[in-house]
Amino acid sequence: MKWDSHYLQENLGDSPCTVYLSKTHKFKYFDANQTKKCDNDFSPPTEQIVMRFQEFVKRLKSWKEGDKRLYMQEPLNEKILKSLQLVNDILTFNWGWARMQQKQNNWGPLTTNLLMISTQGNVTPAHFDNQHNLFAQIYGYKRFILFPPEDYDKLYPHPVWHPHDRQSQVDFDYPDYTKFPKFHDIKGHEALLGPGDVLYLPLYWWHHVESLLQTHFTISLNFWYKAGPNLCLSDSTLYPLEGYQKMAIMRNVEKMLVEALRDVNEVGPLLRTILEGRYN
Ligand SMILES: O=C(O)CCC(=O)C(=O)O
Ligand SMILES: [Fe+2]
Repeated sequence: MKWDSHYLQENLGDSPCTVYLSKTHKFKYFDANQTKKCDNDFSPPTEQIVMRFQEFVKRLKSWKEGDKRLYMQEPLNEKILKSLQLVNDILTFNWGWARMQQKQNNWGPLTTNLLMISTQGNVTPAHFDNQHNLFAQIYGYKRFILFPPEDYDKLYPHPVWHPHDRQSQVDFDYPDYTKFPKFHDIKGHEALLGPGDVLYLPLYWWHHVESLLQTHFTISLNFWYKAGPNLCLSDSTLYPLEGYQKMAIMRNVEKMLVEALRDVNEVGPLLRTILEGRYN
């Protein structure tokens, strides 16, 4: 809880960190490696820059409404951790508790983490991740709206080959109900996180996240764990399958078609041929 901006500035100092800039309050994630598949049809919604941490904190402190919004997102690993003090802090985390959760709930190994520092009012639009997440709030407040994997059809994710893979196509501020009629039926779970709170976000659970306005900026740190063995179907799999398992199947079918057809424009027509007059 002592990780305020001053303490982090002292301890992360001149380490380089990744900062996203946005002209709107939305920071919709995209995979830069996937943009070529879109026939130049894709314009990145945010700009990614690298700056020294102390430079970022300076910009954060002088940020005001109307400026480009800032969102620093950088894994805390040996590349950026040069201060013994921060390493010691990390060693004092309640790893025993985290390991117990990992074991009891059959998660795979801890893969990475992300330190997030966001100007107030920033929004990470609805998406899901491929890993389990222990999300710790350190400073300021965040509002999560959560939806289970079963709401896949109501949230209309972009195709798997798209730079916005795993993100909902629905703009929560101005939903297009003609294109996305099932969004009418959606109901989320709300979670308000303050300093000291940890939220468990199961893999494939949808989340929309807002940094609230109580503080000028917010600080969070998450921990991602790989899926456990129950994501693979085996002799011991229990039926009927659960929502997240069906989601994995759908994603794999889609990925296989993209790979086999080598043309993303052929995926839709082929799926329609399988379906129309046969399964619908
Ligand atoms: O806090 C945010 O803005 C996004 C967090 C998120 O999507 C995650 O931890 O998976
Ligand atoms: Fe996420």
